[in-house]
Amino acid sequence: MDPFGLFCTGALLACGLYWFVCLLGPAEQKGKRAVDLSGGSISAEKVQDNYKQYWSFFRQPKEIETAEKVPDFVDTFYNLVTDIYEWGWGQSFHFSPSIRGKSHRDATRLHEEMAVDLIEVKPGDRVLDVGCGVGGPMRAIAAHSRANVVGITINDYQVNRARLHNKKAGLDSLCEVVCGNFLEMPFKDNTFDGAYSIEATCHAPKLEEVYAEVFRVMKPGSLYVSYEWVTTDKYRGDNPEHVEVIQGIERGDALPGLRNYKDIAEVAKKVGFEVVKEKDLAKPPALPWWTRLKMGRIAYWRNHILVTVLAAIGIAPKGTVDVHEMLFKTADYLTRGGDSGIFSPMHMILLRKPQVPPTQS
Ligand SMILES: C=C(CC[C@@H](C)[C@H]1CC[C@H]2C3=CC[C@H]4[C@H](C)[C@@H](O)CC[C@]4(C)[C@H]3CC[C@]12C)C(C)C
Ligand SMILES: C[S@@+](CC[C@H](N)C(=O)[O-])C[C@H]1O[C@@H](n2cnc3c(N)ncnc32)[C@H](O)[C@@H]1O
Repeated sequence: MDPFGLFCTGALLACGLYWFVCLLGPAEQKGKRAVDLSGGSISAEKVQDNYKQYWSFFRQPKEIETAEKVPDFVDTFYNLVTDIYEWGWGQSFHFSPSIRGKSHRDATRLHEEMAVDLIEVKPGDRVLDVGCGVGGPMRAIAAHSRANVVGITINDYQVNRARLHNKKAGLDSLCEVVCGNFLEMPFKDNTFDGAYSIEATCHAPKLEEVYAEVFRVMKPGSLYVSYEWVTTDKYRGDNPEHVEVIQGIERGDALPGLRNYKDIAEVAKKVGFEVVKEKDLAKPPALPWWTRLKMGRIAYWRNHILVTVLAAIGIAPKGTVDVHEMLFKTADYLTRGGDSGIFSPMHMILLRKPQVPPTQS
């Protein structure tokens, strides 16, 4: 080949590589790039060991039953997955029903705005985001309602990401992020004008513990809405395929055990809430929430090649390939859960803390 041909081929290959590694794939315009994937607060050389540690929890179900260990295990999980989530999904770590003619981004935002509309907060009110991730919902909700949102997450890497995003979005005066356990929140009693949780309380080993904490910090008369991960009325515990799908979802999403939809209102009433409304937002006429997962399959393969190459040349931590593979499999279990209708990630419950506490009998 003559020197000019060689130069052109080389330039083309370099551009192709740059496009594949740096530009391809980010879910949001200013999202994570593949070359920035890390193990959150875990140092690169410890990612693989932490992944093995995470996985070994599921080989010892008794460990999962030890409720005190769950927040640490969830924290490890989010160190491992946060960058991959941001890179491949965006800043909102949840699902939403598809909406004809709207992008995933718009459908996600509308699902978040619905939460804050349900709790009827006013501009300037103080609202709690229980399990806030990197703050995608928090920013949409603050911008929509002009309320002050305080988010809490167990994972300090997410706290830093969320604060960075809040600043970039110019919403840091409305959004505050705290690192802490939602089972023992560092907030005073009766101080929030409303609260919401989006696909987060499923990580609590006992739902009553997190609901009781939310109840404690809310002002009397205020509202709390939660989008819960549940098994539906179609789930049969004696059907091996159902059990396989639900266990697959639990393992790939750091869940100490999925609850049935019937248990949610019972627990809420037990801690003192009044149930205002309850509805599975995944049920028709809503369009499937899992089509986005299905549509992404080709991109997951491309991502897998990319992660494998980046780990092999030492840019991404070694364990990233295992974590990515786990998510790949999880996407399939979630899709099967959606297709069969045995699982919903958006069982909505709207609760009120009574003005007068119920009398003890
Ligand atoms: C509420 C929770 C998280 C829900 C979702 C945000 C995530 C559940 C499964 C995740 C993903 C699966 C496949 C990944 C893919 C292989 C990769 O290439 C790009 C990222 C994924 C699409 C990733 C993105 C986030 C999820 C959809 C739980 C934890 C309670
Ligand atoms: C699936 S993410 C959802 C995040 C956010 N609600 C969103 O939709 O983008 C679940 C969140 O719950 C948080 N979480 C789980 N267990 C927690 C605990 N015990 N205390 C505080 N946060 C917790 C995780 O750190 C994570 O931020």
